[in-house]
Amino acid sequence: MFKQHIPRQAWYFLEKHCHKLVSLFNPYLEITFYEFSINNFLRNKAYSEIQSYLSGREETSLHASRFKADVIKDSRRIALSMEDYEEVSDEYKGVRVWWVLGKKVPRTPVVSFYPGSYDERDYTLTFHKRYRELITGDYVNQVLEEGKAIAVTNRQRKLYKNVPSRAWYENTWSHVYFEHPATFDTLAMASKKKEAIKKDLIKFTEGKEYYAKIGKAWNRGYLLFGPPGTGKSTMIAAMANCLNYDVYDLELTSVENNNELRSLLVDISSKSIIVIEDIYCSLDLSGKRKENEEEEEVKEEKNSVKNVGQRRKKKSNVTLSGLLNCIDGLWSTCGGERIIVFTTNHVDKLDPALIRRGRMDKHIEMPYCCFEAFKVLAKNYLEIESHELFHEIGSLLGETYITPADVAENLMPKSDEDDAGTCLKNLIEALKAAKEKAKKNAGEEAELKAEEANGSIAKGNASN
Ligand SMILES: Nc1ncnc2c1ncn2[C@@H]1O[C@H](COP(=O)(O)OP(=O)(O)OP(=O)(O)O)[C@@H](O)[C@H]1O
Ligand SMILES: [Mg+2]
Repeated sequence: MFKQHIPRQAWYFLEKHCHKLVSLFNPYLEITFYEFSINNFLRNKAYSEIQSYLSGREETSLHASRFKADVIKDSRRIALSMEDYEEVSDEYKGVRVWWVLGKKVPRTPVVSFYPGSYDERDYTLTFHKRYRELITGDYVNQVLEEGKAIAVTNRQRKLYKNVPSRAWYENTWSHVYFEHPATFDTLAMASKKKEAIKKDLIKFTEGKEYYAKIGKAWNRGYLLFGPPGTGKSTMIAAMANCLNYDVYDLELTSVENNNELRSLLVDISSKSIIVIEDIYCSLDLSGKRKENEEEEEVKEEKNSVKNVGQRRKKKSNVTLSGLLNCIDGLWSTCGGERIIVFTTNHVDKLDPALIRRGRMDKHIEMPYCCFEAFKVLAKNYLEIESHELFHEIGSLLGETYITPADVAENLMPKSDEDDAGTCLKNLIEALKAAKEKAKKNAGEEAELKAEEANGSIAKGNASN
C-alpha cells in the first residue's frame, strides 16, 4: 500500500526474496490493471475507465497531492488525474480500498536515442482479503461503468494521426483535439442527398442489435469520390461532428509494412472514423506497380518538392491484399462501431476488390457545386438566403462546372468594404471565366480530334 515511499529498486528486491513470507501474513490483496495488455498490443479499456473514474471523484482531489491536468470538452474545464505513485482511497458499502498509480521501471537502465519515450503505467487496487468477492465483482464493475460514463460526458474528441514507429512495441498514433467546425448544416450539397447520408449514419449508430442479429461486424465503409475541392474532407469532419466520433487519419505512406498496418488498426477504439485520404495516390493499389514506378522516377527528377513524399512512398511495403486483410480482420475481430472512409479523385482507377459492397458499403459522389449547394455557401459566408443576383448565378451554375471550394473562395469578403453584392459579382465573374475556359478547351479538343481523324484518313488513303 505504501510502496511508493520505498525506493522502487528496494521494493523489487524485497518482493522477489520475501514474496511467500509476506503474502502469508499480508491480509491485503492487490489487483493490478495494466495500461497495455500483456502482449503490449492493445491499450486496456479498463485502465482508461479506472482513470476516468478516479479523475471524476471528489476524494481524489481531496486526498492526492500531485495531479496531472487535462483540458476537457471545448477547453472549458480541466480534469485532474493522479500523478505517478499517488494513492487515493475509496469506499464501497463500508469497505475501504486504495488505488495507486504505478509506473513500470525498467529493471535494467534503458538508453534511448529518442526523446519522450513512453512509460507504461498501471493502477493497483488494494483491499482486505475478506472482501474479495464484493470488491472484485460489484465494486470493480461499478468503477468501470462509472468510468465509462464519465469518459463519455467529458470526452474531448481527438484527431489521431499515425507516426512512423521507432520500435515494434510502440504506440504509433499521436493526437490533437478535434475541433473542426463543419457540420451537415454548413456542408454545401443537395439537401436530399445530405439527409440520406445523415440518416444512413444515424441508422448505423443505432444498429448494434441489428448487426448482431445478421451476424455482421458493426462497422461501415464509405467511399467518397469526386474532384479536388468538392468537400470530401469537409464531409468527414461533418460526419465526425454528427456522430461525436474520433477521427483516425491513416497516412498509408508512413506505414512501413502490413504488420505495422495491422497493429495500428487494432489499436483504434470504437466510436471512431478511420480515414484513408486519397487512396489511389497513397499506394499503388491498381496492380500496375511497374508502370507507375517508372512515371514516378521521371516526376521525381522534375519535382524536387515532392521528393520526400515519393521516397516515403517507396519505403512503404503495404500491399493491396495486406490492406484488405487488415480491413476484413479488423471488421471481424475487434469491438465494432467504427466507420472507415476512403477518399479519392480517381474512383475508376481503384481496384474493384477494395471498394466492393461489404467493404465500402456506401459510395458517395461529391459533385460540383449546384444551385442548392451555392445557397448553403451563401448562407454560411454572407448570411443571405436570397439576392437579385441569385438568378444569374443559378443559370451560370447550370452551364459550367465549379467546385464548392472555388465558390466559397469567391464568396469570402476580401476587405471590410466588400458587401454581399460585391462577393456575388466576384463569383459571377469567376463563373463566366470558367465557362469561357471550358468552351475554349472543348473547341481545342474538337480541333485535335478532327486533326487526328483527318490524319488517319490520309494514312488510310496513302496505304491504299
Ligand atoms: N461541399 C462543401 N461544403 C462546404 N464547404 C466546402 C465544400 N466543398 C469544399 N468546401 C470548402 O473548400 C475547402 C476545401 O474542401 P475539401 O478539403 O473538403 O475538399 P476535398 O474534396 O477534400 O479536396 P481534395 O480532393 O483536394 O482533398 C474546405 O475547407 C471548405 O471550406
Ligand atoms: Mg481532402
